Amino acid sequence: MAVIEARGLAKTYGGKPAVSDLSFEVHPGSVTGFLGPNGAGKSTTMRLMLGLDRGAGTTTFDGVPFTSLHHPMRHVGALLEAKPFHPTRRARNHLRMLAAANAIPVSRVDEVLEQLGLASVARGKPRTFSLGMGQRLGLAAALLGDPHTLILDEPANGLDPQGIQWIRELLKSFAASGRSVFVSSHLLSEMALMADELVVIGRGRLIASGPIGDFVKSSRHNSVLARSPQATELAEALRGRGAQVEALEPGLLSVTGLDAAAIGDVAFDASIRLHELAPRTATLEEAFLEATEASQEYHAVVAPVGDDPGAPPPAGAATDSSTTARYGEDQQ
Ligand SMILES: Nc1ncnc2c1ncn2[C@@H]1O[C@H](COP(=O)(O)OP(=O)(O)OP(=O)(O)O)[C@@H](O)[C@H]1O
Repeated sequence: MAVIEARGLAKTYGGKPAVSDLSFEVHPGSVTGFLGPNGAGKSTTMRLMLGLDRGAGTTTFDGVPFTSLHHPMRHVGALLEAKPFHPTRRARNHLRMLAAANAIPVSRVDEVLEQLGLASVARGKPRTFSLGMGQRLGLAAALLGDPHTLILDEPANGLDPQGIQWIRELLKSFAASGRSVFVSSHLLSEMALMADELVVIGRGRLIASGPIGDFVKSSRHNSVLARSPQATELAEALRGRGAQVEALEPGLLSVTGLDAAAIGDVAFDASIRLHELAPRTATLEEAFLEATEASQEYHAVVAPVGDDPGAPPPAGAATDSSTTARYGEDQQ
């Protein structure tokens, strides 16, 4: 049962750190989501874990580095880039070659082709494949050795909604059988549905790791809506107990820093009538945006819709008349 231990991973490109002193663990029986803004260092980390990039630090799979594993595909299945195959080698032959190199029975090739919905194009050449079909072939290769660990970089990239749902169920059942999944994705709603644990990075450094529930609970977007005909008095009493209170509309408060039970008690003690108490849990997206706010490398600047198309663009904005987003490095 593979515990992945990454210790002190680091990599610089041209003197600029891409990953810095990054350590985390991935536990069997769980899907661990790997999150970070664009350029945070997720792909670099995954390559370092598999010894595909030179850098500092170690990663072990049940105590063994990937490069020391005998027949690695039978231990760790990886999908790190879209279309990791020769464009003209037929899909089935590509998998047969990988199977032979890793002492995997050839019967497994047809099994994974079937499992990934690629049986009908087994004799097709990958250069004719769509992005999603290429991604399925990459996943077929990752699953070929029936490994106990999966490391997947954006596996849902290019998949249609059925494909995305399918991969979610696949990864959940893979983990439920006691195996380990480490998966990056920008699809936070998907991540919220499938991940048990998270590793969150920004600018190559660890921001948070642990159960997804704890990460979401730590967000300041967790709040309680309190409706009262005595909202002003209630707000004052709650502030006196250290809560942050925002008046959303007459008679309706958004409260953070106290849970619903505590708010009810404060109201009771002050003889304030309450008409409604509704806890609101932060979304993973809210918690993620909050946690990575300070470590976003690329910011999009979006001009408001309806801007005068003839007006000069704001300083630093894209000049292409059809494009309103700019990706630029900030100066932090
Ligand atoms: N081959 C390379 N040469 C130079 N710089 C690189 C190279 N690969 C990555 N980088 C830089 O390292 C940093 C981390 O990149 P990486 O691709 O690991 O981030 P990421 O989190 O996977 O991003 P994304 O979410 O956009 O895929 C970025 O600043 C990137 O520009």
